[in-house]
Parts: sequence; C-alpha cells; structure tokens
Amino acid sequence: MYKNFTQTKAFSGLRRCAQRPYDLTRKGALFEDDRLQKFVCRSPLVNLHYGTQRIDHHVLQGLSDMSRELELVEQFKALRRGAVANRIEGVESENRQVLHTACRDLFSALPCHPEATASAAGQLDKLASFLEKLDSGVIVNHRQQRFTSLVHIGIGGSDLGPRAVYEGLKCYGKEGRTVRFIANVDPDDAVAVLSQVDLSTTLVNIVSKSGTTLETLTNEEIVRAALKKAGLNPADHCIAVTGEGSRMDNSGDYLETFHMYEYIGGRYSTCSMVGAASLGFFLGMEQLKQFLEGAALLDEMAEEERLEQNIPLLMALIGVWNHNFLGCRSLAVLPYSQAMHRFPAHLQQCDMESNGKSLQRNGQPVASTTGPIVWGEPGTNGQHAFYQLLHQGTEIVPVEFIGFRRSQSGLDQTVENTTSQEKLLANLFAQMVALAAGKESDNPNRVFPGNRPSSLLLAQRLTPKTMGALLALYEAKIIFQGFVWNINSFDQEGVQLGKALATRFIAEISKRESDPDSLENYFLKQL
Ligand SMILES: O=P(O)(O)OC[C@H]1O[C@](O)(CO)[C@@H](O)[C@@H]1O
Repeated sequence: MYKNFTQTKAFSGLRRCAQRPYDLTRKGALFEDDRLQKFVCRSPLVNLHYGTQRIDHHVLQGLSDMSRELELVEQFKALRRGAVANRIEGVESENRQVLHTACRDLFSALPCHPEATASAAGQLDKLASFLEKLDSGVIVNHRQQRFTSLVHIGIGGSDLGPRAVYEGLKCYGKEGRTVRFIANVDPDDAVAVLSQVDLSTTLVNIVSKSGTTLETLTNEEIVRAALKKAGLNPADHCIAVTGEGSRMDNSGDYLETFHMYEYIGGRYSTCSMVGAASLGFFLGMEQLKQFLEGAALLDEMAEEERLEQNIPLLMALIGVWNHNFLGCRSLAVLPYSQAMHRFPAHLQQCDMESNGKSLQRNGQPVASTTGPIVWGEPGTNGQHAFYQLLHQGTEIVPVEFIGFRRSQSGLDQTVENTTSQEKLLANLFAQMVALAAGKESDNPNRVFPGNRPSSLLLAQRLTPKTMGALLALYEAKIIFQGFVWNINSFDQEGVQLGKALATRFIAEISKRESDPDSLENYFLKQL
C-alpha cells in the first residue's frame, strides 16, 4: 500500500541537502534572492512566511517530489471522500472513515462526502432551532428567565478545541452570554466553575463522544447534584453531545441531544457538534457558520497539488525537514495573540495524540522518528520565560509563530509613538530575525548561534473565519505528516493502558476508606 518517506526516491537527495542546509547566519543570507518576499504562500485568510527556514529551492523541490511520490494530496482527497483511513493492516484496528472535514463542507454545491455532510447539516439545523428557541424565549428556566451562561463539560478532544476557539473568539460573543469549561476530574475544577455561575440561568452541555469518559461522567454527576441542591431540575438545564447510540444518548435525561459520528475523531471534532453546540450558544449561528467557512476554505486549499500553494502541506513538509532531516525533536507554536492562549494546548492533543505513533499503517515498526513534542505559549509572555533556551540552548526548537496585523478589539493606545499592536508585531519579527541570523560577540556568553528555523502564519485579524482556517490548517498539516511517516493518525491506543489501570485502582479504592494516606499506601504497593 502506501510507502513512508524513507522509501521515496527524493529521500536521498534531501539527506544530501541536510548535510549543508541553508545558512541563515551568513551575511546577507536572509535577504538573498528576495527570499523573505518569495518564500511566502498567500491565501485569502492567512499567509505563510517561511523565508526564515533552513531551506532553499533544492530542498523545496525535494519536498515537492517526495509529496508527489507519497501521493499526499491524493491521500487527503481520498480521506475527505470517505476512505477508511483509520486502520492498520494485519492487526485489529478501528477501521473507520475519517470525515471531520464533512462537518464544514457546507459551502460547496458538491460536498466531498454528501452523506456525512448531510448528517452534519441536519445537526446544525437542529442546533439552529434550539438556539432560536433560547433567543426567542421559548426555552427558558422555571422562572421564565433566559439562559445566559453555559457550562461545557468534556475532556481531551471534547474540551481542548472548543475551549481554544472560545477563548480565541471571546470578544465576538452574543451580549451577556458566557461559556465556562470543566474538564479535570480534580474536584477543584468543578468547584471553581460552579462558584462563578448562577445555575438557575445556566445550561450545562455534557460532551463525550463515547459517553463513557470517567472525568466527564463524574463532573456531570457533580453538576447535576449542584443543580438539584439549588432546587433545579437537571433535565431542564442539561444538553448532551455524544455519539449516536452511546451510553449517554438518553433523550429523557437532557433538554436536547446532539450527535457526532464514529467517523469523527475526538481531537478533530471541534467543527462537529462537539464544538458547535457551545460555540453556537456563544457566537450565534451566523458567526458559527463563518468559523466553519474558514475551516472549509483551508480544507479546499489542502487539496492543492502545487506545494508552494498549499499552506498545510508546506508546513507539514517543512516540519518533516526540521524533524527528520535536521534532527529537531520538538516544535514550539507561539501565537502573538493573547486570545490564542489555549491554541497550543489544543495542538498538543491534535498533533501528539495523532502522530505519537511507533507502528506504520502496514503493521511494521516506523522507519524514522514520528511526531515531535509540541508546546507553546503566547508571545510576548514567552519571551520573558523560555526564549533563553530557544536562542542559546543546546536543543534547536523550530518555531511556528502566529501573528495578526490588527488587534481583535481595535482598541489600542499609542505610547511613545507606537501602538501596543505595533509593539507586539515588532517583537514577533525581531524574534524571527534573532533566531535565524544570530549574533557574534567577543563575549561567548553573548553569542547567539542563529540558524534556528521558524515560520510565521500571518493573518489580518483573529475573526471567526480566521480561527476556523487556523484550526483546519493544523488538522491538515498533522494529517499530511502522518501520511509521510505512514502512520495511522486517527487512533489513540496509547491512552488505554493508563485508563485501564486507573479504572482498576478506582475499583479497588472504592472498597476502602477514602483517606488520602491509605490511598497513597495502596498505590505504593502496586508499584
Ligand atoms: O469524547 P470522549 O469520548 O469523552 O473522549 C475524550 C477524549 O478521550 C480520549 O479518548 C483520550 O483519552 C481522546 O481521544 C478524546 O478526545
């Protein structure tokens, strides 16, 4: 079936290039041949600037040849059209289609997978009519008051993407509406959120694809108990998003139930009802659709054959170049936007749960290292924290910067002739140049070695549409990298062992007195 990248003809040429990668520290290297202007991939919503990567035209050609040999774009097209991409040959595996893209394929006359898109559209219609009933006061609390807040309960893919998008778009919410999130089984998480809301005007959205996740079910019970204690009927406040037929799919327990489908993986589910229900409550249907449209535009771009016109493919292959050819094991995603502060956390799951794999799709061990360690924090905060290591540490960490020309609110102040947004962008560009070019010094402690690669995703402003585009862009990037390594990016067997052991431990300790010291002794005996 499919090869991995080490089996391509392009591989050896790229290996040769990697012995002498483009030297960004050479005098004039950053400006040579207008590379900062030329190494840009433009799209209506976001541009990718990659002139500060250690690549030249030979490397780009090699990556493009590799992409063609591996049929990366064809594989992506097949996935959108219903290929059973979630499988591993010769071993028991999930054997599922991967159709999260169908949830936003709503804007073309010919969706790639009409049936899955029709199901997604059906759920969106159901959501629209539910939201309309909230807006018009058909659904109200027992005192005829409108619901103004929502508590979203879920974990992993049922939390991280929706939360990152909510935080990113917080300034676009409908007046008076808020969303809060409970994920952790740490009781303090629920306590903190419950202390901030008036339960009588709060909807609770319980989100679990499987309907069996320990943290979510526990938090649901805690919130139901709090509702009852406040004299409220949980069935009048709780809604659910779950897989059709799951253990949570009991309409009697909820005011409304929305479905997501087996062919949508948790970490790719933000555009399904998993994200749409809470985001729709907050943003309203119109802005929710703009978010979906942004994502759809990037899905379309990911089908572009020409590497230099396909941002997710370019980012995927530059990532492989840094990781597998230049030996960089980690990747920092650094948004210069406070609103994007949870986006790196979402990407940690999306990337590491997808590509932290050791088996190829043919059942053989992988031929190279696979997914990098992904982490990040917003700039400029990070500059005053971990950038020391980025500039002078022994580990070379490629960076994906994300920036916006304008602030979200448009409210800004000029202090000493520059606005805060200008200061923010100046810092971003300064970091790119400093990482790439470095600096010589007579004082060895002040030497910046440079040649630390970075790219920049630059957009006009963080809007619902741009947010959708960035989300889909990274999803496609991660999927392309999985194809390059020939791994299954859509299962997560690696989380099962810990879950099974925790379930066993919980069953054991449920028989004992709940005294923290006896718990500790119990665990120590298990080790
Ligand atoms: O939506 P669910 O079924 O509650 O699962 C939550 C998360 O748990 C995981 O299965 C990992 O434990 C993720 O893949 C998933 O996003």
